[in-house]
Amino acid sequence: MAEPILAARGLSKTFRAGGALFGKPFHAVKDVSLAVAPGETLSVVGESGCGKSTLARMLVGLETPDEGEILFRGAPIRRDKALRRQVQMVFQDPYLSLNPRRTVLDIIAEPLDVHGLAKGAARRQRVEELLDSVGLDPAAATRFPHEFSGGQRQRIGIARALAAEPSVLVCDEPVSALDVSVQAQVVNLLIDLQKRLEIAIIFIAHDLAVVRAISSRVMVMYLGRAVEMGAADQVLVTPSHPYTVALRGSALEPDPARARLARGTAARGEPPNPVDPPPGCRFNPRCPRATDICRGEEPLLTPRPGTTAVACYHPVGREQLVGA
Ligand SMILES: Nc1ncnc2c1ncn2[C@@H]1O[C@H](COP(=O)(O)OP(=O)(O)OP(=O)(O)O)[C@@H](O)[C@H]1O
Repeated sequence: MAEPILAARGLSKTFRAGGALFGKPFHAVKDVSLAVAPGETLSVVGESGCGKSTLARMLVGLETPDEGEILFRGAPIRRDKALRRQVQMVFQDPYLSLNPRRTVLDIIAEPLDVHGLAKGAARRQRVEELLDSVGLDPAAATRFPHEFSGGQRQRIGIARALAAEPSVLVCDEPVSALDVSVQAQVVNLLIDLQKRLEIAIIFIAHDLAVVRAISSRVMVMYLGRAVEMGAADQVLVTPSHPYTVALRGSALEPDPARARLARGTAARGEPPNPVDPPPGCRFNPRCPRATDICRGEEPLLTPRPGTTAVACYHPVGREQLVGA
């Protein structure tokens, strides 16, 4: 991998259950490390509640980690405005994330104003360039968010994130609130922008089918932990963690053997509850491959030459899939 532009080491975040002052503390994110290089997309996938958004919010400085550190070009990132400008976020819901009372011009120019990047005619010109770069008519600058469709609003959100000329975009489920028909258009826009601008993208999603087109590498999270990480083709096509196989199964699975294993895995146990994780491997109550060691000790994410890093005592190999 090329020199990372953004890296995280051992990030953890604890919340209290239900957000209550005396609620039971639990790990929303536990000991997660990652790195992303310019021009690369790292996708983070997993079911709702596994900690993806909390991880994203820590990476952009909206949430403070309890443990671990975030490095930008190898140096610890602080709440420093100039550095923070380099890591921008695209939010999930383009209906909620754009202020309805402000024009598109003022929404997109906000980072220009905050960072003092352009004023007057130059400010207007830059916003028009940004609108053009996300496939919108520059004349849209005078209009308000409610005049646009969901896909167009997400393009406005992307233009706003790009206004600060970031090196890294953290996209938190940027297409999951959109109609399926426009999801691919927004993903293609991000791919195109990434090629043109050489930015690094961290792409959060719960749907493996969506990440296929955009990912260089994929990290799979389960109950706050990274359970599998590797090249996109390996994680998405020949996954090793039984949980990744199950996640793939919820998308259309063409391979009958994998489909059987995925169905067997997905059907087991209760949906995960991060407040009360099981002892040992957090996935063990739902895993058809679990043995005593899985119920007793938590496996660590372990790199394996030539394939994905996986936190599993019994990773799935090709031979098992064939016989599954
Ligand atoms: N501010 C908070 N206070 C208390 N609990 C929180 C807070 N933010 C998140 N959580 C909890 O932390 C866990 C992880 O949430 P997070 O939003 O990071 O997951 P996610 O994978 O992004 O899920 P989703 O796709 O539903 O957004 C969840 O159980 C959630 O309820």
